[in-house]
Amino acid sequence: MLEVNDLEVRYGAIRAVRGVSLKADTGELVAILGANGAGKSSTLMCIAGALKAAGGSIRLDGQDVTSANPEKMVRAGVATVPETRDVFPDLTVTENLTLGSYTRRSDRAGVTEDRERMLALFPRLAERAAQPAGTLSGGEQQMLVIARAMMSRPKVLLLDEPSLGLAPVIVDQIFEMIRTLKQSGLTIVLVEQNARKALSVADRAYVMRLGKIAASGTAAEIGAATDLSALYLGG
Ligand SMILES: Nc1ncnc2c1ncn2[C@@H]1O[C@H](COP(=O)(O)OP(=O)(O)OP(=O)(O)O)[C@@H](O)[C@H]1O
Repeated sequence: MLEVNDLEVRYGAIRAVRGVSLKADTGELVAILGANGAGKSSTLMCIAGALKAAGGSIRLDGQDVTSANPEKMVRAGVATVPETRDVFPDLTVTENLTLGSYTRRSDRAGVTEDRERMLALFPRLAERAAQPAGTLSGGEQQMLVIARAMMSRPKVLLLDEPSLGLAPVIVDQIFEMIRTLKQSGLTIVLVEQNARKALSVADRAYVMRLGKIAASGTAAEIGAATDLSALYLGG
């Protein structure tokens, strides 16, 4: 479904991503793990079309999408949840969800149906449907941005650090949500510093270090072979 080959991302002279290759098959949940500054977000944002690749290629369903902009990527079926977790604070939960479907303006019935499906799937959001999104808790806002990304009917969902800054019990709820979405056959690429949590839902994982893939394997292999605490410390 998604194939990244020899990807390079640069910020001026800084080579943040150095020849990264990875793939995600249909319905797979692939985690990208690594310490602060390893290049995880840069890799993800480049796949999303928000950063220009300085080299390498990105293919979606066999099509080359290396130089596609973010809107084209959404239309091609790739939805992204950046770590900034931005909701439209003055708009309600329902209105925020509707805005996630901007690429499907002519499909009003489909949009309503999907919105209802998201609210049915995630009751916590349904209970707050008429509430301004700015008044939701951090965890609820994270749920909302993930549900909003689903409103474009993606084939691939890119998630950047969904657990960031959330209490452990809330992180559990977010991962439960990710598990639910995976069950629908969605392909997911999950960037996480919380390696243990990510490996609990992932099929496969890549470990990044200094802009490169340092290890890859099934979630079980990576969990067994990697010193997960070192990932947090920059090892
Ligand atoms: N806008 C930018 N300008 C210059 N350098 C940047 C920029 N964004 C990231 N970098 C650098 O690129 C490298 C990779 O950063 P990136 O954010 O991709 O890592 P990360 O693994 O996602 O880390 P984190 O978990 O802290 O987000 C780091 O050295 C970082 O300082």
